[in-house]
Amino acid sequence: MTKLRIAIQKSGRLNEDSLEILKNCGISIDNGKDQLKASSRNFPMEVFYLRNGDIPQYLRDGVVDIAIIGENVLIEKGQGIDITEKLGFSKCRVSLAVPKSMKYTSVKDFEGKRIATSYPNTVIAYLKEKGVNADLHIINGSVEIAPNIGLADGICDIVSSGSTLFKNNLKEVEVMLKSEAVLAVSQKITDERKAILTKLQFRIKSVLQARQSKYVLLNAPNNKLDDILKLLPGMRSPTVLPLAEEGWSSVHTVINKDKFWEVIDELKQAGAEGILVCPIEKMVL
Ligand SMILES: Nc1ncnc2c1ncn2[C@@H]1O[C@H](COP(=O)(O)OP(=O)(O)OP(=O)(O)O)[C@@H](O)[C@H]1O
Ligand SMILES: O=P(O)(O)OC[C@H]1O[C@H](OP(=O)(O)OP(=O)(O)O)[C@H](O)[C@@H]1O
Ligand SMILES: [Mg+2]
Repeated sequence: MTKLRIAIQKSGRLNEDSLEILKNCGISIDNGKDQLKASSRNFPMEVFYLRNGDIPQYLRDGVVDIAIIGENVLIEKGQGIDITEKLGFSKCRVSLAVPKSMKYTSVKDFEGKRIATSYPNTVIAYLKEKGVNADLHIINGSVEIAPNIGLADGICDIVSSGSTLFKNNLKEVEVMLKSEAVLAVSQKITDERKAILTKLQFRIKSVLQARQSKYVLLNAPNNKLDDILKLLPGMRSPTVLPLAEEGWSSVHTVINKDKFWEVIDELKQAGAEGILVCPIEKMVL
């Protein structure tokens, strides 16, 4: 039987969320500890556990068909690999940073300076576009320490909360790109495997939509229904059902999880009571 071959990070920041999204898609993986390859019991899929940094090469070679990987890694070394879906987790940026004490005015301040980084191609492309020449010092980890030990004048690395920069007395001065986990596809994927990928994409979309949304139920006095309904954008339109108590209705709708907090006070003021907010498992539009 033909199987779709997916690469996910063996261990690290993407591993857990990658397995979780497959699980939410209803894909069960027989996962022995320390296995480098596993199969799904209920979906035509084989999972390869690989280093994040090695995945672009595997995709290019067509050794795997798809992968869950940080967009930043694809930008660094993923030429000729397509992105089909942004997955909404592992959000970060790739930035240039300098010691807090340095007076910084523009990217031109990097002219002739030494920059430590694990993302040389990204830095070179960015500085070239800005017409700046700098020396790169390529290291694989603990990049933020480089200026403190005299190895570099500045760095380029991943920033999320900014606490690693803060702890190392650095300040972020240029955001070069924003990244999140994505579903990447090899250009060598066969039509047969593409058909399996289409099924997976459908499931992933349903899971991501559901993660963005909440199911809201509330009670409303009938004479306030119009005002309350105006506050609620539904998938099509809210469902309104009569309550056992005369003069009251139950309103059901789906709402963006972030929008909900914006309207909750207005809903209460408009007369809504007994508001329930429930997670949605899958959402097919
Ligand atoms: N602090 C962070 N916050 C959010 N996302 C991050 C953060 N650090 C890294 N990421 C994202 O997670 C991905 C994996 O990071 P991680 O540090 O686990 O792996 P790695 O050491 O770069 O790769 P490898 O698997 O090759 O060892 C990064 O490529 C990036 O997209
Ligand atoms: O802005 P922050 O929230 O502090 O996150 C940024 C840090 O996170 C990543 O390192 P990670 O913890 O993955 O360690 P690693 O260098 O061993 O990969 C990245 O390389 C930064 O050092
Ligand atoms: Mg890391």
